[in-house]
Amino acid sequence: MLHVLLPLKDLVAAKTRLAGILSPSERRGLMQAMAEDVLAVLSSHPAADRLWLVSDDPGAALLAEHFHARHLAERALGCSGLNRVLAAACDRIDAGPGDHIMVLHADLPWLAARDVDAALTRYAAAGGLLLAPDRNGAGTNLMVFPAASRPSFRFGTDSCERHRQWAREAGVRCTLLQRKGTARDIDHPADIAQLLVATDIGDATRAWLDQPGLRARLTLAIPQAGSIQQGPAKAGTKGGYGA
Ligand SMILES: Nc1nc2c(ncn2[C@@H]2O[C@H](COP(=O)(O)OP(=O)(O)OP(=O)(O)O)[C@@H](O)[C@H]2O)c(=O)[nH]1
Ligand SMILES: O=C(O)[C@H](O)COP(=O)(O)O
Repeated sequence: MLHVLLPLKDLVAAKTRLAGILSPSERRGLMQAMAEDVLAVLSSHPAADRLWLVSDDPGAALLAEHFHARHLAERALGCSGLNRVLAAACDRIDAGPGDHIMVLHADLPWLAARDVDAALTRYAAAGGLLLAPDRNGAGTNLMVFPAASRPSFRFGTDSCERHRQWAREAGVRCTLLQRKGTARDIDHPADIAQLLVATDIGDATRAWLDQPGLRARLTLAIPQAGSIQQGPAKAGTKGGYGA
């Protein structure tokens, strides 16, 4: 059985690195839209046997219900910080020894069923720990592992290398998956510039972008918009992810 864990920060605190170009309610709306798109892909994917939304957001229970996911409240786990919360969630979901766990982020508006297929095919062939890095190869946007061999979560700065380091230390084979759908997360204004010209993103994120006046305002506000920056996004300040 495959358990899929989607952590979602309280939406009022989401996407702080976009605070220079988006109002608090816009950031909330964007994060909610991206989460809906990722949940839509997962909830209709035949391999995702059990979908878990791990979140303390006040709307999380309803969101989970809408997408036939189970809701795991962070406060019920007795810890905080993404790394500790994910570890506690993995313990809480009652995965069997032969089960597998996928953890992925909710800010992946390009994610499609074929990306999930690719991740699972690669994982089925290689076993161990599968990691899908972000576009810079620095962050980890998706991971798959056996429930019986849970990695030490090291989200935060350079998490991809730190997850690889865990695998080396544990003697676990580690495979990297590079795909647009898993690599393109939304953290910085330059990522929004790519979103503005995208034709292949999820419906909810596209609807969010299509709010009256928003595209025009963002095109003016983001230096890269108009001359699309395909390269790495600038580094920014990340929140606390816990140990
Ligand atoms: N449940 C839970 N999810 C988290 C937490 N921190 C981050 N996440 C989720 O993990 C994923 C990756 O987080 P980030 O890309 O850093 O998103 P963010 O924290 O909204 O962005 P910034 O505020 O700009 O750092 C997203 O799905 C977040 O909602 C946390 O403490 N608890
Ligand atoms: O690897 C990480 O720490 C997560 O992917 C979050 O990174 P990000 O905030 O840069 O997306």
